[in-house]
Amino acid sequence: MTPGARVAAAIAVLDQIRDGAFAEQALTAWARASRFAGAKDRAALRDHVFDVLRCRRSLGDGDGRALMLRLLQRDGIDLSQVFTGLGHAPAPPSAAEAAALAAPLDVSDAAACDLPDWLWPVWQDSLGPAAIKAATAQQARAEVFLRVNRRKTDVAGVIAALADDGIAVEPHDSVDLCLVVRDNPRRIKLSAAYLDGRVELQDAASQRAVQMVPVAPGARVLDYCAGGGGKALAFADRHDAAVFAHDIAAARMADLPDRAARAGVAITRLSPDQLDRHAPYDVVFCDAPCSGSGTWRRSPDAKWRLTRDRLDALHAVQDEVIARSAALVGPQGLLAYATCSVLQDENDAVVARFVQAHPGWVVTLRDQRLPGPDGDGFFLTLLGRKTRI
Ligand SMILES: C[S@@+](CC[C@H](N)C(=O)[O-])C[C@H]1O[C@@H](n2cnc3c(N)ncnc32)[C@H](O)[C@@H]1O
Repeated sequence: MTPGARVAAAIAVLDQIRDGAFAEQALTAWARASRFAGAKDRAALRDHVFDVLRCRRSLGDGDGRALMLRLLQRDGIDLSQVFTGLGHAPAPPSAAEAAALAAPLDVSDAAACDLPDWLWPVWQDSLGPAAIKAATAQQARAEVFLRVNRRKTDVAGVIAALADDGIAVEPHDSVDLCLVVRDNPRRIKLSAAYLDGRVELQDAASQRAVQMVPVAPGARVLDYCAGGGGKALAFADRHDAAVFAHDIAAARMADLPDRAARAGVAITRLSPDQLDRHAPYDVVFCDAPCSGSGTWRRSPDAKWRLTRDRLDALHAVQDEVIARSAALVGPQGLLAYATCSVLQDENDAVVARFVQAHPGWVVTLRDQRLPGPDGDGFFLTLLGRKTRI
């Protein structure tokens, strides 16, 4: 596909998203209907769509065509080379579009930070002086990070193996066994090191959070909201522990046996009715469902879909999962409450309500990371029973 044809496809997909389609679904549907497109075309389309979604408001928030015109103009691309009207390329800008592109956009703080108006005061209350920095960090693409599986390799060995597959990586500045991918991230899933479980894709903030949880040899660790099982895998790679994974939506853990086999670790999946039978656990990691507000660089669609009602509904689920997780922790055990959100309502407020309702528990550690070059936004609190301390 020509650059113009890729932009035309992005315009069509963005219009579907504007009409209510989910970004991932619209991209998948486009790929299914466009068998002529190769991997590079699909990747370029995805980049266009996600680049727009991260900055939808600050680009003027119009239809797909207006947004793509603004995006390419912002990125210094010569519009006359792309909007040619030739072949499958979009038509050249009309006089009205050219005038609109020449006029500066009048944007509020919320729009400049690419957040919905209702969220901006909530965001400021949560982040204070870091509000603008954290919001604007999410206007750019996220780095790709790998976790080195110490059961199978070491950092130097895997850097060399990845280089053989044309993938350049560097050790993360502050997270042990974490690599930052500098070149060719799309080759990772085809690389020998990934396919034989020497590395796993995982954001640096998630890796850091797992590393902050003390786990004694032989401990029993439950990943209570396991999803795909990324945290469970990280615990199992790192510790000689019995690791269990549970998720209310069991289908989300469907790939976990294959991932565990690739990593060379054992993880026991538990259905809700098996949780109590295996209790108590020495560590329960509760990676609660949340707005994902620390990860909106990777899923910018979610930023625009979040509503006040949805956020309120999440608080109720968060209250429930932290309480249920705590009930599964043994007398000397640890509860870890985590979210990939930067909003206080989903983090400190949930923990404060929990501690107030369960005065036997006390916070022993609190860590909040903001999105940036070192990783996504992430919140972690460790709690123990007062009788333990
Ligand atoms: C933030 S995601 C987990 C991400 C996962 N830990 C990872 O590292 O990839 C939250 C998960 O909580 C699950 N969940 C939602 N409500 C739950 C509940 N009441 N009990 C257990 N899991 C729940 C969701 O299905 C979702 O997979």
